Amino acid sequence: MDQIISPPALQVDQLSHAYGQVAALNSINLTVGRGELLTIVGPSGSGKTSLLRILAGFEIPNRGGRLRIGGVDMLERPPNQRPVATVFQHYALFPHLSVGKNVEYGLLVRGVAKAQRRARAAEALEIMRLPGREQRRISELSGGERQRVAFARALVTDPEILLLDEPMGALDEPLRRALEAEIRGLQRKLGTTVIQVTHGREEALAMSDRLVVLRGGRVEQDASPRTVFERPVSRFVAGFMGLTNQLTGRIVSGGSRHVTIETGHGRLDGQWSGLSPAELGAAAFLAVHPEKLSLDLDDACSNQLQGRVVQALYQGLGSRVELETDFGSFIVVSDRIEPLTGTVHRFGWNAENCVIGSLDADVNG
Ligand SMILES: Nc1ncnc2c1ncn2[C@@H]1O[C@H](COP(=O)(O)OP(=O)(O)OP(=O)(O)O)[C@@H](O)[C@H]1O
Repeated sequence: MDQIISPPALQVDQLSHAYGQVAALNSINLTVGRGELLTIVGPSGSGKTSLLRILAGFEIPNRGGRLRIGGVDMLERPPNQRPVATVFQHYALFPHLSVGKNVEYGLLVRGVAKAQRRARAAEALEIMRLPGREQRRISELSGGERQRVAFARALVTDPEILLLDEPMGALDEPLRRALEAEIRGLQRKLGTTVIQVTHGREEALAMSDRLVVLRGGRVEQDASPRTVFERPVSRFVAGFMGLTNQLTGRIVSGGSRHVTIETGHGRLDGQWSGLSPAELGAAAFLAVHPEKLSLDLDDACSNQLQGRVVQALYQGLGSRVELETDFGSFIVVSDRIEPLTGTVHRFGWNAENCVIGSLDADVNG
């Protein structure tokens, strides 16, 4: 018997969009498997919201491209005829309607009969742990409860893809954490495909099956959270993932894992992040996270630099120390007592804790 292969939840091909002269998306290619949780990250203006709005049908791409959900072309369809539901940061609930009416809304516009609307809304509220709240006014709910209503309203239409636009952005930290874990659990249980936009790096790393890093309307990296964090394709992605201490050099000992660069102020080692082996003589960047640096440490660190303290700030669990070096400014997060401004210190890190990548990969830069 022939094997039937079902199409992916989402296929985006060569999608481009501009607002007047401003190019927002540039030839985006993206495939999302069924049941996957994909997170789109990128700096402000990189095109995250535009992409989400195009998927939902609120924006029509005007520079070409193709968009299929479950193998079906979607670009001709208005938002309410697409099998997607969106949860926004600011809930987008109707304040004058009751909780029940808000949740039923997506079914109402799809022409579902009243009795069925009621039953499905009750079920969705149950899933979101708000049972029996149908008669409450939106104004009588807390922020966290409002966001649960927004999720219930999205889930009630049984969407093939749930689009989340910074859905936790307006909630405080503990509530956000709790709701994130709950949404992740729910997504796994229901098998819903989720595409979310977030500014929270930790949230993106913890929640996602895959990360897409956008830069200037292009996909800069599309990989698992671990790969994006540990093997960023470019200096930009490394910086975006928090590996903000960076310097450049030339590869003097190559390979596919352990690499050494010559910096002009000595040699430094790291883990190669490129897909193809490092080439001798090629220009490369080295990037390391502030948490991976140690101040005034033993000689065990394979990479060591010296710097003068510019600023040291107490941060509770440790201090954030800025040092001026031959390579520019470095930030060290240290659990030691803050050093005095102007004093000179050695600091270091192990090769396993830093990445070295090709400068040629800075394609969009
Ligand atoms: N309605 C609009 N009219 C004109 N330009 C727009 C409009 N919406 C977005 N843009 C521009 O398109 C580009 C992409 O914007 P978009 O909102 O998609 O980015 P984003 O990554 O979601 O940013 P943020 O993180 O700040 O929300 C930016 O240059 C932005 O200024």
